[in-house]
Amino acid sequence: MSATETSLRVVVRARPMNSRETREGARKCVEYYENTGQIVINDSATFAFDSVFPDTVDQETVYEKTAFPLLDRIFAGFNATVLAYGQTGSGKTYTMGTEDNDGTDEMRRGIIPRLVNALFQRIMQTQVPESFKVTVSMYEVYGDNVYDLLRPDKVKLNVHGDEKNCTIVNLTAVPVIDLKGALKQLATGCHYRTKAETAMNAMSSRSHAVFTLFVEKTATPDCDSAFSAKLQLVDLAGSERLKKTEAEGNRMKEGININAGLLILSQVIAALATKQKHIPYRNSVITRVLQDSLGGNSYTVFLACISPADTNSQETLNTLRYADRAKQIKNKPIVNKNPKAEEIAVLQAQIKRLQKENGDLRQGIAPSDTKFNDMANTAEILSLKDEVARKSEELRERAIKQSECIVRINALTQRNGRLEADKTKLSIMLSDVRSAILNEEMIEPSELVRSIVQIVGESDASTMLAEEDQDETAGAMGSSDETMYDAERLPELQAELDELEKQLP
Ligand SMILES: Nc1ncnc2c1ncn2[C@@H]1O[C@H](COP(=O)(O)OP(=O)(O)OP(=O)(O)O)[C@@H](O)[C@H]1O
Repeated sequence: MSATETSLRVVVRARPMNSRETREGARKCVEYYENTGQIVINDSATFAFDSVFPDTVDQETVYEKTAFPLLDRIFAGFNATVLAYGQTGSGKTYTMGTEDNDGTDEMRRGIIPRLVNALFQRIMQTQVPESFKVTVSMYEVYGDNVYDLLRPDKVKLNVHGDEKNCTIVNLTAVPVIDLKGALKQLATGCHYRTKAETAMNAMSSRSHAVFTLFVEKTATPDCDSAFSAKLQLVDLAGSERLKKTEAEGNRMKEGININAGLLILSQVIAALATKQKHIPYRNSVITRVLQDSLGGNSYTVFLACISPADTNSQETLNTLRYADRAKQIKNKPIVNKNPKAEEIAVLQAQIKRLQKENGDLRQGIAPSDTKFNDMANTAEILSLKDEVARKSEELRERAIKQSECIVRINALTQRNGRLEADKTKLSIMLSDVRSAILNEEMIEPSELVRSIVQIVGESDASTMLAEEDQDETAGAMGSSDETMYDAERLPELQAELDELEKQLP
């Protein structure tokens, strides 16, 4: 299935000044222009984002303008991610809702509980809520390791994968049926997440935490097709200046590790933004697990959290630069479903069920399915069989057309190669003739014309052969730009030949 490129949505949220900043006599150094999404720092640097949220904006507004629109994507079968980035103490955990709370404090409620609530409400509004299955998982990346946060022993997990895919092996996935169940798992994960007090934040997250909801929808005969979608909610550890956090010992080691992971993340963002061939995802675990969300198959919102205080202006400027680069990243989300296979599976299931009912009827057994009375068994089975056969035939024909196209593309590629070789030969000959004329050397015209005619003759022959190939597959492809290109080459070669003849003495 082809995918359309889409840019990351980038939003910036400022938290209010905290008591430390007020105590230090800090002043606000950021101005916001909500209508245009612009933000000015230190009266000098201006940035523009999809949205900016000044320190007065509440949790609900931030949720509605950032995460809520992703729900439609999820229900259309796409993957989605919200990724919170920012300096330590800038409000990532608060905004994401990756906190140890039961979600009852309405004002403080962050993105995760609000989004999970809306997800289950939406499921309940569908025709067949039972056709949805939701599972959650939560892990942290601490140092360069991944730990399962839904297990009390916080087991260390292996990450497998290549350039394209990344899987966390044996990650706990808990089925949940409502908001309460999901929040219970979130609370467990938050409880086991590594946190510690630093001079910058009394409850600083020392790891990157990823809360994931897997939504699976199975097809039912009476409603639309199946899909699966993954919703990743990422609360990164904060970048920090070790001097400011006054970190020592373990805290200092953690800080160094956090900064190292975030540095590689910035390199990945820079490489994606400048469309480099090699993206250094594999250089750290956090970039490996986020591969899908950055430059991959996901609708992603990059949420940059900042402090408004001038005492943190350098960190804020860095965050805004980071976010500005993230705007250049393009993802290619694709729907995680195969509608044709899905339809065939549904029809086959119906045939099986109807065949069984038919067999039961012949033996005088009443069918247990209450839908029985609505169905004209035999006729329906036959029409369903026809439908399956028709769809299989359609798929087979498409496969044949595809292979015909491949054959023709190969033929055209070969032919273009031959024409290029002819062109090179004629150019060499032309330059030989030019230098002969310049050097006033004798040229045997008949010899020269013979060589040229030979080249053009070979070209004609190979063109005819290639055209025979083309005729065989023309029905499958119709005309194409390559065909036009090839057809125009012969007159061009003829013109080169005429030109050569004119230059002869
Ligand atoms: N928008 C806000 N309104 C009110 N309080 C906020 C806001 N944002 C953050 N806070 C408060 O600021 C403090 C630091 O926030 P938080 O823990 O979310 O920062 P963080 O970026 O996750 O930090 P770290 O990277 O160190 O984990 C918390 O006490 C939090 O309640």
